[in-house]
Amino acid sequence: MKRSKQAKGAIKKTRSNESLKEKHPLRVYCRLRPLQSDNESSCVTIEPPNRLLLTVTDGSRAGFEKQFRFGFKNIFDETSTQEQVFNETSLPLVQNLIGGRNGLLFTYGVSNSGKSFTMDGTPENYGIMPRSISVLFNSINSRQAPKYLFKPDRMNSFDVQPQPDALLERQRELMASMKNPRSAKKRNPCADLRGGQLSSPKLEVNEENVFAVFITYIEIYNNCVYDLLEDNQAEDCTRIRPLQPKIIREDGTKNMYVHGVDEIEVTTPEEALELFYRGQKKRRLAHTALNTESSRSHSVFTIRLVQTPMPRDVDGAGGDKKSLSVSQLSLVDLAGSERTSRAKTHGQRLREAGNINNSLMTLRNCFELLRENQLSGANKMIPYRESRLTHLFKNYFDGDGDVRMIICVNPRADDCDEINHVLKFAEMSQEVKVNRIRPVKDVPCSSTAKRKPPSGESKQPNVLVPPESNSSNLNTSFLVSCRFQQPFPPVPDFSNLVDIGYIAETLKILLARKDRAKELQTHVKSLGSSLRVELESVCCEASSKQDDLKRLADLNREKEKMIVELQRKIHEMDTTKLNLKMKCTSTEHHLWSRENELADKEHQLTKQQEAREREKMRMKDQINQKTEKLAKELQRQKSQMEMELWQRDRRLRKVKKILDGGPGTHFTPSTASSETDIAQSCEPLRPSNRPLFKTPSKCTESALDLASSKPGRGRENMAAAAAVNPRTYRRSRSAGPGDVWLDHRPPNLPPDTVFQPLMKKSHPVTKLTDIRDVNKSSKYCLTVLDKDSDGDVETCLYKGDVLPTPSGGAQVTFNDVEILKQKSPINSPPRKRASDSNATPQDVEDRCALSVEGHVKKSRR
Ligand SMILES: Nc1ncnc2c1ncn2[C@@H]1O[C@H](COP(=O)(O)OP(=O)(O)OP(=O)(O)O)[C@@H](O)[C@H]1O
Repeated sequence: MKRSKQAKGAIKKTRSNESLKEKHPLRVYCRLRPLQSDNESSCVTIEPPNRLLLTVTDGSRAGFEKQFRFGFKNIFDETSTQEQVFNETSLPLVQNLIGGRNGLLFTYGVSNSGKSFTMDGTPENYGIMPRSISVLFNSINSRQAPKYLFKPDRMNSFDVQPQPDALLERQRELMASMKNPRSAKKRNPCADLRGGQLSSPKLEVNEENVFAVFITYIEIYNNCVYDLLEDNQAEDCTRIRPLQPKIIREDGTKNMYVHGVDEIEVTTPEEALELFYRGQKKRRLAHTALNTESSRSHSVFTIRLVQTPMPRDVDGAGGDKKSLSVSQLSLVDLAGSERTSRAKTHGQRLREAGNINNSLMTLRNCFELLRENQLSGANKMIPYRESRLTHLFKNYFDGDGDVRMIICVNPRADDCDEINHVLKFAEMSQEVKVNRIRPVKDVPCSSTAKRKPPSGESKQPNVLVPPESNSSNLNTSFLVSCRFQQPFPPVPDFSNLVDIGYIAETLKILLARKDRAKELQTHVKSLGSSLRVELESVCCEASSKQDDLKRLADLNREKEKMIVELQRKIHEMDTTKLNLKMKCTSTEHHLWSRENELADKEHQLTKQQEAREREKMRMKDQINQKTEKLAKELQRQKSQMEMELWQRDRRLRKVKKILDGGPGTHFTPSTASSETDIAQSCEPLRPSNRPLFKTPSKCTESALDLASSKPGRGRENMAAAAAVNPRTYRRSRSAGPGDVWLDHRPPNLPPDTVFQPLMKKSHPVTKLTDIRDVNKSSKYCLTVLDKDSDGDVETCLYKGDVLPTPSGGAQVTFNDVEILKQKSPINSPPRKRASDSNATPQDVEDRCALSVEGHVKKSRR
């Protein structure tokens, strides 16, 4: 019978080891929660057996829809019970736990999707965690080790305590509960699993082992780890101290654990649930727009199972640390991912949401990289350390234990976008293979145990320890008697009184024994005194060690304070970093919008410039056209004027001919034919580009030449030069008597020969030496003498006012011109009386035009 059991165990072990070498994909389940009201519509449909169809609408009026399909290990619809979910997802993990294998189960989803409901449930409808505890205790109930036999060594492992120490601790606990009976009564009613009538299956356990259950409960809040079971009541019991952040460490076997958390041993499921509710009170929950009790942290409830083969000796000796097997099941209720716009979070809640989303993002990144490494054989570094969540479960993802995930979905159509993200992540996670590189530590098998408890004993919870009375009632005299080597003689037959020798012999033995007893007593006494001395020295040493310990504890406390302070600073810096990131993003956004504006403006400017260029071109064209038109018009007028001039010139020649009195020459009214003839004959003489006026100096010279030319020369010469007739000399009438004049005339202008103004007070311009003379003058007169081709003399007097300038100089404003044209007596026709009957009206007009005197133009500038 025994042998067959051993064989069975061996087969089981080989099979499990074989299965451990395989790679298992991460098992992902999906659970849909019921809709909260009839007004809500669902965006998911289950396509049996295990596919989920998600319909995403884009929210626009057009109602554009997209459909996505996701496959899972199993899908629990809205009607699924907590028991169904537990049996499928977690029961195998509890079985593994009892079999000595680690397990990790976490719920993931959007806020208000039912994660906490699935993991913890309610007192009316227990979730995975209470059910796991119930099944565990139901299974190991008869195989529990006495409490305090195993003690956490605070380095993620356990020590085996000596029986007396464990007994002492039990007694202390008993005394404390007796002293304070209220604490026992203050139990949370929700923790009463039997009241909830939870029916739990009983799993197979190794009958040769004993078990102890330890609980830890932590939360990861704002990327800091807090122990929810820490006693944070101040010593005076009046106030609550804030929880201190803990650090994550690696133990001797490279397993990650939270250092310094309270690991509390529980012997009943109620105790375990009590701890859960105790921790739950400290957990950070808050009201958001999505959930009235939204988890603001990731919670990790860990059940640790310690098992060891039953000790060989009656008194419990033989329990060895090396023979311990520790397995754990971590149940993680992740905080929900949430869009802050939808959860309507601000301030502290917003910061929490940021941290939650960051840690979930790191989890996502880790899974993605793990998958990439596994698919491509790459060896990229997985950023476990970026978040406490992934850092703590690094070992699971690296292959130590079974990992399962339940995706919780609230199938509201409003959440479809976020659900899509979650489901995509879940589908991707299924491709991650949890590679069990380290074989699961074998559960110690007690095949070597010599003693098997009697069948009736299995009903008792404490199977490891014999009844305390057994050890405490050990009779020392009996022990002492065991050391007498000389046995009593066989008991004689007392009916035969002849055997007196027996009495003597017995007496002798008794005396010897008495001596021996005395001897032993002395020996014991001496041993006792030496033991006392030794004990005293040990006590001394212990007290000094205790002092050392105290000192070290103080030091440790200070260090821990420092660590806390540093963590706080890191936390602050993280927050600052986050804020800066947000600022940076908003600034970038601002910059981007400004750049866009600038580009718009530049575009507008370019357009305007182009329009202006086009307008300019159009105007240029117009100007060119007008210029051309004007030039043509000018040209036309010029030619017309030239024609008029030429005609006048021709008429003059005709007159000249008449005056010359050549034979047969007489003035006839012009006819078309005779005019043409004269025009033809005079054509070579027609002036081309002849200036109307010469510069004053030139004019003056030519006038002087004329003046100096002597009479009596040939008629031809006289006709060519202008003649000044001193008799026709006229005075200008316009020189006011009271004005001081600046007289500007050609230097060698002969006096009394030309038309000159009479200036009483004048300064000749050529003799000016002082600027004050200019400033004293009020009038200016420029005299210009000119002659034309016919020898006529034209005298122009340009008059103006002398005005002072702001810089102290003077300027002239011309306002009058007097012109005298004196016809050459040589070229002039003989004077005709008005009664001359031969004079034609045309002739009179011509003559009048040739002798003009007076104010031609009066202009003011
Ligand atoms: N399957 C379900 N059946 C009935 N009620 C459910 C179910 N799932 C969730 N609920 C209810 O929905 C509400 C919100 O659920 P829960 O608090 O578990 O969401 P959560 O995902 O944990 O949210 P958060 O991430 O914000 O903490 C609770 O009142 C819960 O009782």
